[in-house]
Amino acid sequence: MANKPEPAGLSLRLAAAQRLRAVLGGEHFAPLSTSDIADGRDRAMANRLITTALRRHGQIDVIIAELLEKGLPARSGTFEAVLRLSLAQLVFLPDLGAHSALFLAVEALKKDNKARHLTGLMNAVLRKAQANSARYGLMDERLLLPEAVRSRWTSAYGETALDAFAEALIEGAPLDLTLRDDDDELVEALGAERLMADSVRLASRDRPVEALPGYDAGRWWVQDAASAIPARLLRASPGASVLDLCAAPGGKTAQLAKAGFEVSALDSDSARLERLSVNMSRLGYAPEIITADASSYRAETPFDAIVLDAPCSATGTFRRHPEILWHRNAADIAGRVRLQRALLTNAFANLAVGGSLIYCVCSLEPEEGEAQADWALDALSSLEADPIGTDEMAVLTEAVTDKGHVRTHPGLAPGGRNGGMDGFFVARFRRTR
Ligand SMILES: C[S@@+](CC[C@H](N)C(=O)[O-])C[C@H]1O[C@@H](n2cnc3c(N)ncnc32)[C@H](O)[C@@H]1O
Repeated sequence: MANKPEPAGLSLRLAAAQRLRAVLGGEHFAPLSTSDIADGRDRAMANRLITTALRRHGQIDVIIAELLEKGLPARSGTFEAVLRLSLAQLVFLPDLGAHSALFLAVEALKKDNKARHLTGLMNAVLRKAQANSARYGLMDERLLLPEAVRSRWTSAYGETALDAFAEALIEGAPLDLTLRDDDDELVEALGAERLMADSVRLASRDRPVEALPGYDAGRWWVQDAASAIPARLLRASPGASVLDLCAAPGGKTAQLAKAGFEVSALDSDSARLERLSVNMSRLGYAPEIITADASSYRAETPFDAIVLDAPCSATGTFRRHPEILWHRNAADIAGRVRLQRALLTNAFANLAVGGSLIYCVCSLEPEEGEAQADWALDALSSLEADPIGTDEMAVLTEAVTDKGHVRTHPGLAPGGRNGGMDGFFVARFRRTR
């Protein structure tokens, strides 16, 4: 007997459920790629379902608690992931229609030995959700951020900024590029708008990054507008030796090479350095590449300047990685703070007297940013602050703090453009002796 054909849309839903399940289990979210789902429309649909489920995670938690009084069934395979995707569709993506959410959820469970016995429960729960979807759709946006994050960030940024953060979470991040070639024709061909310096923004795109004009010729690289700020603030003259610490995959390395410095890019992760190397070849830059631990590495000759883009909680990237909001806890942040201090201390040992050092993190946690800059000035006697002036941040003067640091967050509009930017902290120091 011939096999029954698979229902349309099932395979993309299964792929989405597997990816969401991995993220719920603690993995970092990466969108499904062409190797996961070849068809562009299917892939876009699957990624839309996953990102909506992740962005609306806090609201979906509340819906699940209401629908499943006894909680989620234990050891139930893909049940939770399929349920979250279906709720994301029913409540938050009404344009996709309700029928496929219910039908494909049940079909997806039938494919899973561990969840097959739960098709009746899934059907009943989703029918109840459908009946209440209008009410669920109006759910309080404050639920979008976990309570612990909300209280940490309210004291740091205030209620109004937090409303903008919630909006940014729902909107997601536009694609920002840094231009190798500053060329109006290229900007037009990309359908981009200029943000600040050599950063441009694509509000939308209809193809993968690799298929955009100028990719193969290495005329630009992907880099959030906030992430492009720190390297520009380094004080060094063309030809200076610059050590890029924690460099992979190389966004800042490329900027430093473009600025005409003699760049050494150091990272402890050889697989990530491999990516850096591929990226640099595409762009036509040839930095020295060093595989080493930045907390103990000692150069033979000190560098004229250093950029330290320290590993951090990465909470500033929540528009692209909403799961970070739910994964990071106070212990993770404390661990990062200790590592950042070790990296900062060792960075100064590799810096020439009079040299400039940029410390930056893609974190919204003051402990990893503002407090680390204060700590460095207290603990490291050979350095002094080198405050960043508002004149150096032409179209984003509001990001310069009273102490002369730069603090960006998703509520800021670079160059007056919509779409926000990553949360970044930048401090500049000088070695005095
Ligand atoms: C925020 S990412 C760097 C992004 C990069 N600077 C860019 O602009 O593309 C942090 C990097 O720190 C590296 N890292 C973490 N711990 C390290 C250590 N002890 N020594 C050197 N690199 C480290 C990670 O491998 C990761 O590539």
